[in-house]
Amino acid sequence: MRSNLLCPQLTKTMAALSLRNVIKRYGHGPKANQVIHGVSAEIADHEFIVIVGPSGCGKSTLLRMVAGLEEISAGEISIGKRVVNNLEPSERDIAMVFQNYALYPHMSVFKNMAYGLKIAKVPVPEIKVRVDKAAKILELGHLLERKPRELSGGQRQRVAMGRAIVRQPQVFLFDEPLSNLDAKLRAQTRIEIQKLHRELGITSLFVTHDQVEAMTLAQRIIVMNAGVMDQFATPEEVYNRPATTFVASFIGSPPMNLLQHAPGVRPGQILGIRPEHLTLDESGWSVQVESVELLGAERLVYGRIGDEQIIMRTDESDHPPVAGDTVRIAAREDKLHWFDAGSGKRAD
Ligand SMILES: Nc1ncnc2c1ncn2[C@@H]1O[C@H](COP(=O)(O)OP(=O)(O)OP(=O)(O)O)[C@@H](O)[C@H]1O
Repeated sequence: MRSNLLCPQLTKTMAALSLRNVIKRYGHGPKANQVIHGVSAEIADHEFIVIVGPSGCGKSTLLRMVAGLEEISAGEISIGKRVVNNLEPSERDIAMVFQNYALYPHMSVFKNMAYGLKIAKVPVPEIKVRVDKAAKILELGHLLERKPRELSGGQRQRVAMGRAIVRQPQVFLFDEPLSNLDAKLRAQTRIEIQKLHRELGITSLFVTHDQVEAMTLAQRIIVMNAGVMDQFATPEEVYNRPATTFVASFIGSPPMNLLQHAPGVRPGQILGIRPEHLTLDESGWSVQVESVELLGAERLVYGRIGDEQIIMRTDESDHPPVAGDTVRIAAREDKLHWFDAGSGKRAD
């Protein structure tokens, strides 16, 4: 195990997290609605995992089952060596950070961070040591006497994280903790969370619908699609070798082009090409340009090949295409992705 030189008081044995064929149904009998369809994932000790997917795909449900806030309909969840299916949230040795950080308004920052420990009857001197250490890591030391209303949104979110840290959990669970912050604060807090993970190394599960958050924070990403885990891989792998057309179109902005009728694509196949892997090329496909967006150094060219839309990202600035042009576009041969049109699964 990695030792922690910075804050020995905040570390202890951490844990791997294991999901085995986890299923969730809401309701019973014929009216039951299955929303998680057998998810299995082995998460190593110290790993930072992001669960990403669109609204309603089951991200929060999965996290809440790990936390013990939702019952598991079938399958098994272990934290460390313990199967936790039937343990109460308080017995699971996890700490959760939510989107709405729900601080106690009448308590100081110190008391907010100390509250859980006080309830757990941790001795007062130890509470002080733990809170001071957490405050130091989160740069909250000078704010300990303030009330939540005297803090910025980002500072409040850091207090919420502090409250989780002082508990010294085996696993951190984050449920969209950044979604109430503005873009700049989100970026800053992302960096703080990365720093926190480097310093404490606590196994973490982080839920978001934001692919940028997923790509920048995760050591590995779980991409959820309608209750199914479509891919569990590093950010590079998810981007460079998406396992399904869903992953291909969810990760990356603008999304990967998915073509079924372009020349060279056989029935039953889907050809995937990222917009940055298309170039103007006299030997390429003929594309009618519909609109062009200038992004600064680059342009996004929106066009059509027959009835299919195609997006190209280009830094061509001498003779950039304009709406109404017909241009020829080719893809980099080594950057093609092939999918099965029936299953949507990667086929190369
Ligand atoms: N208590 C419940 N009873 C019945 N169905 C539920 C319940 N909670 C969630 N669901 C359903 O389960 C599915 C997954 O919901 P969940 O909240 O996990 O999605 P999510 O990916 O976290 O979405 P979001 O990003 O919008 O929070 C949805 O179809 C939702 O309607």
